Amino acid sequence: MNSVLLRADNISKSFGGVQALKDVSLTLKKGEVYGLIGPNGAGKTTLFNCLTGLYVPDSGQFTFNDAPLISNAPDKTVRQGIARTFQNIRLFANMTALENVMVGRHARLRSNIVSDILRTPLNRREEQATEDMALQLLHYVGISARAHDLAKHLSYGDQRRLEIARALATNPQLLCLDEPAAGMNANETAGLRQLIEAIRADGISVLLIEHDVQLVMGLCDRVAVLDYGELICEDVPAIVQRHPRVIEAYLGSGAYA
Ligand SMILES: Nc1ncnc2c1ncn2[C@@H]1O[C@H](COP(=O)(O)OP(=O)(O)OP(=O)(O)O)[C@@H](O)[C@H]1O
Repeated sequence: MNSVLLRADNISKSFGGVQALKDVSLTLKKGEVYGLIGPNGAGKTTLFNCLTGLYVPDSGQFTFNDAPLISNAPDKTVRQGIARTFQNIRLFANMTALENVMVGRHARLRSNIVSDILRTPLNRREEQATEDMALQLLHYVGISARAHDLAKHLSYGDQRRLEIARALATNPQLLCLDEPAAGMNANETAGLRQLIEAIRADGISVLLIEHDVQLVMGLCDRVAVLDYGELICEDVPAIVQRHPRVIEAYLGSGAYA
Protein backbone atom coordinates (compact mmCIF):
# COMPACT_ATOMS: atom_id res chain seq x y z
CA MET A 1 0.00 0.00 0.00
CA ASN A 2 2.95 2.31 0.55
CA SER A 3 5.05 2.08 -2.57
CA VAL A 4 4.59 4.75 -5.18
CA LEU A 5 2.88 3.85 -8.47
CA LEU A 6 2.56 7.25 -10.13
CA ARG A 7 4.33 10.53 -9.53
CA ALA A 8 3.55 13.80 -11.26
CA ASP A 9 6.34 16.36 -10.95
CA ASN A 10 5.63 20.00 -11.75
CA ILE A 11 3.17 19.40 -14.57
CA SER A 12 2.16 22.60 -16.38
CA LYS A 13 -0.13 23.05 -19.36
CA SER A 14 -1.51 26.21 -20.99
CA PHE A 15 -4.08 26.80 -23.71
CA GLY A 16 -3.46 30.26 -25.18
CA GLY A 17 -3.86 32.60 -22.23
CA VAL A 18 -5.38 29.98 -19.91
CA GLN A 19 -2.97 28.18 -17.61
CA ALA A 20 -4.91 24.97 -17.00
CA LEU A 21 -2.20 23.37 -14.82
CA LYS A 22 0.48 25.19 -12.82
CA ASP A 23 3.36 23.09 -11.49
CA VAL A 24 1.14 20.26 -10.27
CA SER A 25 2.97 17.59 -8.28
CA LEU A 26 1.28 14.60 -6.68
CA THR A 27 1.95 11.01 -5.69
CA LEU A 28 -0.34 8.02 -6.04
CA LYS A 29 0.55 4.88 -4.07
CA LYS A 30 0.01 1.31 -5.20
CA GLY A 31 -3.37 -0.05 -4.20
CA GLU A 32 -5.08 3.21 -3.36
CA VAL A 33 -8.14 4.97 -4.68
CA TYR A 34 -7.01 8.55 -5.19
CA GLY A 35 -9.57 11.29 -5.70
CA LEU A 36 -9.02 14.40 -7.80
CA ILE A 37 -11.56 17.13 -7.12
CA GLY A 38 -11.95 20.84 -7.74
CA PRO A 39 -14.40 23.34 -9.19
CA ASN A 40 -15.34 23.37 -12.86
CA GLY A 41 -12.38 24.36 -15.00
CA ALA A 42 -9.85 23.59 -12.23
CA GLY A 43 -7.74 21.43 -14.55
CA LYS A 44 -8.75 17.89 -13.55
CA THR A 45 -9.46 16.56 -17.05
CA THR A 46 -6.40 18.36 -18.41
CA LEU A 47 -4.26 16.45 -15.91
CA PHE A 48 -5.90 13.17 -17.05
CA ASN A 49 -5.29 14.11 -20.67
CA CYS A 50 -1.62 14.86 -19.98
CA LEU A 51 -1.24 11.59 -18.07
CA THR A 52 -2.90 9.45 -20.74
CA GLY A 53 -1.13 10.94 -23.74
CA LEU A 54 -3.92 13.06 -25.24
CA TYR A 55 -2.02 16.24 -24.37
CA VAL A 56 1.70 16.79 -24.02
CA PRO A 57 2.49 18.87 -20.90
CA ASP A 58 4.39 22.13 -21.49
CA SER A 59 6.73 21.10 -18.68
CA GLY A 60 7.03 18.52 -15.93
CA GLN A 61 7.17 14.75 -15.94
CA PHE A 62 5.22 11.68 -14.88
CA THR A 63 6.95 8.68 -13.34
CA PHE A 64 5.15 5.33 -13.37
CA ASN A 65 6.59 2.32 -11.54
CA ASP A 66 9.83 4.25 -11.00
CA ALA A 67 10.34 4.85 -14.74
CA PRO A 68 9.66 8.02 -16.74
CA LEU A 69 6.25 7.74 -18.39
CA ILE A 70 6.35 8.41 -22.11
CA SER A 71 2.86 9.83 -22.26
CA ASN A 72 2.79 11.32 -25.73
CA ALA A 73 0.34 8.83 -27.27
CA PRO A 74 -2.73 7.14 -25.75
CA ASP A 75 -1.89 3.66 -27.10
CA LYS A 76 1.59 3.77 -25.51
CA THR A 77 0.07 4.77 -22.18
CA VAL A 78 -2.32 1.82 -22.33
CA ARG A 79 0.57 -0.57 -22.99
CA GLN A 80 2.40 0.89 -19.99
CA GLY A 81 -0.54 -0.08 -17.75
CA ILE A 82 -2.77 2.99 -17.55
CA ALA A 83 -6.39 2.83 -18.71
CA ARG A 84 -9.11 5.46 -18.56
CA THR A 85 -12.75 6.26 -19.07
CA PHE A 86 -14.11 9.56 -20.36
CA GLN A 87 -16.35 12.27 -18.91
CA ASN A 88 -18.55 11.95 -22.01
CA ILE A 89 -19.06 8.24 -22.57
CA ARG A 90 -17.10 7.06 -25.62
CA LEU A 91 -18.35 3.61 -26.58
CA PHE A 92 -18.82 2.06 -30.00
CA ALA A 93 -22.57 2.61 -29.99
CA ASN A 94 -23.38 0.12 -32.77
CA MET A 95 -21.24 -2.69 -31.39
CA THR A 96 -22.41 -5.08 -28.69
CA ALA A 97 -21.27 -4.76 -25.09
CA LEU A 98 -19.11 -7.86 -25.61
CA GLU A 99 -17.48 -6.45 -28.74
CA ASN A 100 -16.73 -3.16 -26.96
CA VAL A 101 -14.80 -5.02 -24.27
CA MET A 102 -13.01 -7.19 -26.85
CA VAL A 103 -11.80 -4.01 -28.58
CA GLY A 104 -10.23 -2.92 -25.29
CA ARG A 105 -8.42 -6.25 -25.03
CA HIS A 106 -6.98 -6.01 -28.52
CA ALA A 107 -4.67 -3.23 -27.29
CA ARG A 108 -2.76 -6.00 -25.48
CA LEU A 109 -2.89 -8.93 -27.93
CA ARG A 110 0.15 -10.49 -29.56
CA SER A 111 -1.30 -11.34 -32.96
CA ASN A 112 -1.02 -8.72 -35.69
CA ILE A 113 -2.76 -7.71 -38.90
CA VAL A 114 -1.11 -10.53 -40.86
CA SER A 115 -2.23 -13.26 -38.47
CA ASP A 116 -5.66 -11.61 -38.32
CA ILE A 117 -6.03 -11.98 -42.09
CA LEU A 118 -4.56 -15.48 -42.25
CA ARG A 119 -6.61 -16.63 -39.21
CA THR A 120 -3.62 -18.49 -37.78
CA PRO A 121 -4.08 -20.92 -34.87
CA LEU A 122 -2.53 -18.28 -32.59
CA ASN A 123 -5.08 -15.76 -33.81
CA ARG A 124 -8.01 -18.15 -33.24
CA ARG A 125 -6.81 -19.06 -29.75
CA GLU A 126 -6.38 -15.41 -28.84
CA GLU A 127 -9.82 -14.52 -30.20
CA GLN A 128 -11.49 -17.22 -28.10
CA ALA A 129 -9.50 -16.22 -25.02
CA THR A 130 -10.44 -12.59 -25.65
CA GLU A 131 -14.13 -13.41 -25.85
CA ASP A 132 -13.98 -15.50 -22.65
CA MET A 133 -12.15 -12.72 -20.86
CA ALA A 134 -14.60 -10.08 -22.11
CA LEU A 135 -17.53 -12.14 -20.81
CA GLN A 136 -15.83 -12.48 -17.43
CA LEU A 137 -15.30 -8.74 -17.29
CA LEU A 138 -18.95 -8.04 -18.14
CA HIS A 139 -19.85 -10.37 -15.28
CA TYR A 140 -17.37 -8.58 -13.01
CA VAL A 141 -18.95 -5.16 -13.64
CA GLY A 142 -22.44 -6.65 -13.34
CA ILE A 143 -23.80 -6.45 -16.88
CA SER A 144 -23.19 -9.92 -18.34
CA ALA A 145 -26.92 -10.23 -19.13
CA ARG A 146 -26.44 -7.41 -21.68
CA ALA A 147 -23.41 -8.96 -23.42
CA HIS A 148 -25.08 -9.25 -26.82
CA ASP A 149 -27.01 -5.97 -26.74
CA LEU A 150 -25.78 -2.96 -28.66
CA ALA A 151 -24.00 -0.48 -26.42
CA LYS A 152 -26.43 2.25 -27.41
CA HIS A 153 -29.33 0.23 -25.98
CA LEU A 154 -27.80 -0.01 -22.49
CA SER A 155 -28.97 2.29 -19.71
CA TYR A 156 -26.71 5.21 -18.87
CA GLY A 157 -25.43 3.52 -15.71
CA ASP A 158 -24.73 0.28 -17.59
CA GLN A 159 -22.85 2.21 -20.30
CA ARG A 160 -20.61 3.64 -17.57
CA ARG A 161 -20.00 0.08 -16.29
CA LEU A 162 -19.26 -1.06 -19.83
CA GLU A 163 -16.66 1.69 -20.22
CA ILE A 164 -15.01 0.45 -17.02
CA ALA A 165 -15.04 -3.15 -18.31
CA ARG A 166 -13.44 -2.03 -21.57
CA ALA A 167 -10.73 -0.13 -19.67
CA LEU A 168 -10.10 -3.16 -17.42
CA ALA A 169 -9.71 -5.33 -20.53
CA THR A 170 -6.37 -3.62 -21.17
CA ASN A 171 -5.14 -5.16 -17.90
CA PRO A 172 -4.16 -1.86 -16.24
CA GLN A 173 -2.28 -1.24 -13.02
CA LEU A 174 -3.92 2.18 -12.84
CA LEU A 175 -7.53 2.87 -13.82
CA CYS A 176 -8.40 6.54 -14.37
CA LEU A 177 -12.12 7.31 -14.10
CA ASP A 178 -13.35 10.72 -15.28
CA GLU A 179 -16.62 11.52 -13.49
CA PRO A 180 -17.99 7.96 -13.50
CA ALA A 181 -20.98 8.90 -11.30
CA ALA A 182 -22.10 11.82 -13.49
CA GLY A 183 -25.79 11.41 -14.30
CA MET A 184 -26.23 8.40 -12.01
CA ASN A 185 -29.04 8.09 -9.47
CA ALA A 186 -28.33 7.23 -5.82
CA ASN A 187 -28.69 3.46 -6.37
CA GLU A 188 -26.40 3.47 -9.38
CA THR A 189 -23.83 5.55 -7.47
CA ALA A 190 -23.90 3.09 -4.55
CA GLY A 191 -23.35 0.24 -7.01
CA LEU A 192 -20.49 2.13 -8.63
CA ARG A 193 -18.86 2.61 -5.25
CA GLN A 194 -19.00 -1.16 -4.61
CA LEU A 195 -17.48 -1.81 -8.03
CA ILE A 196 -14.58 0.60 -7.40
CA GLU A 197 -14.01 -1.01 -3.99
CA ALA A 198 -13.85 -4.43 -5.69
CA ILE A 199 -11.35 -3.09 -8.24
CA ARG A 200 -9.14 -1.76 -5.42
CA ALA A 201 -9.45 -5.09 -3.55
CA ASP A 202 -8.21 -6.82 -6.71
CA GLY A 203 -5.02 -4.75 -6.60
CA ILE A 204 -5.75 -2.14 -9.27
CA SER A 205 -5.11 1.46 -8.25
CA VAL A 206 -7.75 4.03 -9.15
CA LEU A 207 -7.45 7.72 -9.98
CA LEU A 208 -10.91 9.22 -9.71
CA ILE A 209 -12.19 12.59 -10.93
CA GLU A 210 -15.60 13.10 -9.40
CA HIS A 211 -17.95 15.94 -8.51
CA ASP A 212 -19.94 13.79 -6.07
CA VAL A 213 -18.01 14.89 -2.99
CA GLN A 214 -19.78 12.42 -0.67
CA LEU A 215 -18.68 9.57 -2.92
CA VAL A 216 -15.10 10.85 -3.06
CA MET A 217 -14.80 11.41 0.68
CA GLY A 218 -16.36 8.02 1.48
CA LEU A 219 -14.39 5.99 -1.03
CA CYS A 220 -10.95 7.53 -1.54
CA ASP A 221 -7.85 6.76 0.50
CA ARG A 222 -6.45 10.19 -0.36
CA VAL A 223 -7.73 13.22 -2.20
CA ALA A 224 -6.06 16.02 -4.16
CA VAL A 225 -7.77 19.34 -4.74
CA LEU A 226 -7.10 21.53 -7.76
CA ASP A 227 -8.17 25.16 -8.01
CA TYR A 228 -7.41 27.31 -11.06
CA GLY A 229 -4.79 24.78 -12.14
CA GLU A 230 -2.98 24.72 -8.79
CA LEU A 231 -2.81 21.84 -6.33
CA ILE A 232 -4.01 23.35 -3.06
CA CYS A 233 -4.16 20.21 -0.92
CA GLU A 234 -3.35 16.47 -1.01
CA ASP A 235 -4.25 14.36 2.00
CA VAL A 236 -6.67 11.88 3.54
CA PRO A 237 -10.37 12.88 3.24
CA ALA A 238 -10.74 13.79 6.93
CA ILE A 239 -8.04 16.45 6.56
CA VAL A 240 -8.94 17.62 3.05
CA GLN A 241 -12.56 18.34 3.92
CA ARG A 242 -11.45 20.64 6.77
CA HIS A 243 -8.70 22.43 4.88
CA PRO A 244 -9.54 26.17 4.83
CA ARG A 245 -8.51 26.70 1.20
CA VAL A 246 -10.56 23.71 0.10
CA ILE A 247 -13.64 24.95 1.93
CA GLU A 248 -13.14 28.39 0.44
CA ALA A 249 -12.46 27.18 -3.08
CA TYR A 250 -14.81 24.32 -3.48
CA LEU A 251 -16.85 22.82 -0.73
CA GLY A 252 -18.60 25.86 0.65
CA SER A 253 -18.18 27.00 4.22
CA GLY A 254 -19.55 24.53 6.77
CA ALA A 255 -20.17 21.77 4.24
CA TYR A 256 -18.24 19.26 6.35
CA ALA A 257 -18.37 20.84 9.78
N1 LIG B 1 -8.37 21.74 -25.47
C1 LIG B 1 -8.51 22.89 -24.80
N2 LIG B 1 -8.41 24.08 -25.44
C2 LIG B 1 -8.54 25.25 -24.76
N3 LIG B 1 -8.77 25.34 -23.44
C3 LIG B 1 -8.89 24.17 -22.76
C4 LIG B 1 -8.77 22.90 -23.40
N4 LIG B 1 -8.93 21.92 -22.46
C5 LIG B 1 -9.14 22.58 -21.30
N5 LIG B 1 -9.12 23.91 -21.48
C6 LIG B 1 -9.27 24.94 -20.43
O1 LIG B 1 -8.43 24.57 -19.34
C7 LIG B 1 -9.07 24.83 -18.11
C8 LIG B 1 -9.17 23.54 -17.32
O2 LIG B 1 -10.15 22.68 -17.95
P1 LIG B 1 -10.43 21.19 -17.48
O3 LIG B 1 -11.42 20.61 -18.44
O4 LIG B 1 -9.16 20.47 -17.30
O5 LIG B 1 -11.11 21.43 -16.07
P2 LIG B 1 -11.90 20.39 -15.15
O6 LIG B 1 -11.41 20.62 -13.76
O7 LIG B 1 -11.80 19.02 -15.70
O8 LIG B 1 -13.40 20.95 -15.29
P3 LIG B 1 -14.81 20.18 -15.23
O9 LIG B 1 -15.02 19.79 -13.80
O10 LIG B 1 -15.78 21.25 -15.66
O11 LIG B 1 -14.74 19.02 -16.17
C9 LIG B 1 -10.42 25.45 -18.44
O12 LIG B 1 -10.28 26.85 -18.38
C10 LIG B 1 -10.67 24.97 -19.85
O13 LIG B 1 -11.51 25.89 -20.54
